[in-house]
Amino acid sequence: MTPSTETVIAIKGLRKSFGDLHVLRGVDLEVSRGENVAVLGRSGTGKSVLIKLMVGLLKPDAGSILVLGQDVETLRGKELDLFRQKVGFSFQSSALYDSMSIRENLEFPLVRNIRNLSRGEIDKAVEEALDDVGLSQTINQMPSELSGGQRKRIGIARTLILKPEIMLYDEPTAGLDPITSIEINNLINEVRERFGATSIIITHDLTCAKTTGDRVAMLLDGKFERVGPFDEVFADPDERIQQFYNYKFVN
Ligand SMILES: Nc1ncnc2c1ncn2[C@@H]1O[C@H](COP(=O)(O)OP(=O)(O)OP(=O)(O)O)[C@@H](O)[C@H]1O
Repeated sequence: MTPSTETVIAIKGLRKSFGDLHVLRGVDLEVSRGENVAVLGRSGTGKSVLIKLMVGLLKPDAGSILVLGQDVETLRGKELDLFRQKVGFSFQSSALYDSMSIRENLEFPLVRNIRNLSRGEIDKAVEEALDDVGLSQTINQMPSELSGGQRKRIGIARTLILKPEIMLYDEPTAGLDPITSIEINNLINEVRERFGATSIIITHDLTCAKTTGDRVAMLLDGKFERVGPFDEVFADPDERIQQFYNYKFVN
């Protein structure tokens, strides 16, 4: 799918500090509808802080974040709830409830966010979401019975069930073997193809960034210093970029 020219995420001059720790120091980024942008940066550079700012879990010190035309900072109550249905957040840990079956885990966001759904509608949505990630057979299992890769897929299904326009993936391949990582990367691309979703993929994994990102945005010293196609960004001789690249293959 070719991304459209409609801007669905517009971040300008975004700053966030915690005391003396200046994490984001003027972040700018525009993302088009249907585009996948992979955000790369070393540990502690502020990638998760950026996602939390985008969904209103943290407040910026300065700058603006427009998502789907809405100023995230001003959203409250019902407006914020509706906004969070349109912007799905897939956590690093998959965040499944261990005491609930896969079916119950998937029902949870539906029942919490959308009132008055019939039993039949809930069942259909759960079955569809599981089918979307190729795990229909796990419906009655418990999270502890699934592999790490399967749990990640269920985490993605649980986000997809609300049919979000924007997907935010936090380290989708963390802790997975290379083959399972490729399956998750493919799933991220399928989500875009099938639902036209716009995605931000936070990752340390260069293969993930290269496979899923139409563009990569490299967070360096609190700013997106380089944003563009993977090969262009990594062709840059800047030592900080080359160190990141080499570091990945040494380890
Ligand atoms: N609520 C908070 N209060 C104080 N400091 C925070 C808070 N949230 C994040 N930080 C600090 O901000 C910095 C950036 O954190 P963040 O979690 O965004 O890093 P990251 O780039 O996602 O790292 P990783 O790749 O390791 O997950 C860290 O030094 C962290 O300790």
